[in-house]
Amino acid sequence: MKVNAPSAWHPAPVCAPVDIRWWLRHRDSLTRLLQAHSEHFRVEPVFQALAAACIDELAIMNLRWGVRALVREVYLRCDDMPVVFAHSVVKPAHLQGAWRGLSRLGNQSLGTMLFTNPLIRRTPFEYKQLKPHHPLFARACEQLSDRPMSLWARRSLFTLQDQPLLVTEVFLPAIRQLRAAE
Ligand SMILES: C=C(O[C@@H]1C=C(C(=O)O)C=C[C@H]1O)C(=O)O
Repeated sequence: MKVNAPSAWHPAPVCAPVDIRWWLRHRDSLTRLLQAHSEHFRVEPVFQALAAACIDELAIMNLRWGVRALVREVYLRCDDMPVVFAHSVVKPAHLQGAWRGLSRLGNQSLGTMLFTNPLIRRTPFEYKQLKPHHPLFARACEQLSDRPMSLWARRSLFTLQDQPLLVTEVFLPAIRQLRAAE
């Protein structure tokens, strides 16, 4: 019997609450979906620099331990509530290649790059319920007044000219308020 390693990501958001699962499984642009469920949407960049990727990102990105990558982290805010913490990883060399537009993004959504280029391919989502020991948990909670017990996250690999960009989206508790009235 195959036993998943504790750091495994899973092909389905098993056990995710139904209202969070609705967001986790949406394959089109998350930016567009959030814009459709709020009056005011904005991207708040909080980090963009060379940094170590998370240990559970090394294999999927074919990175060696200790080799730094370009990490971009943003909060997606709807009506000023932080609803998603997004963490993207790309190899520095690819910033001069397929992902050269990433350096100039600023507070534009990465989604505007990813969903307007038909040459970009996306792998199926992987899902994980992040617990406090996961490095992205603390970073995602930095702007939360109340720290939850866990957070649901998904990730997928975008590829352009065979150059990968790993995008992880951590869904924050306030996202539940966006569809509460539906
Ligand atoms: C991939 C998308 O872009 C969103 C915006 C991001 C950013 O600006 O860094 C990162 C991930 C996404 O939450 C999307 O809109 O679906």
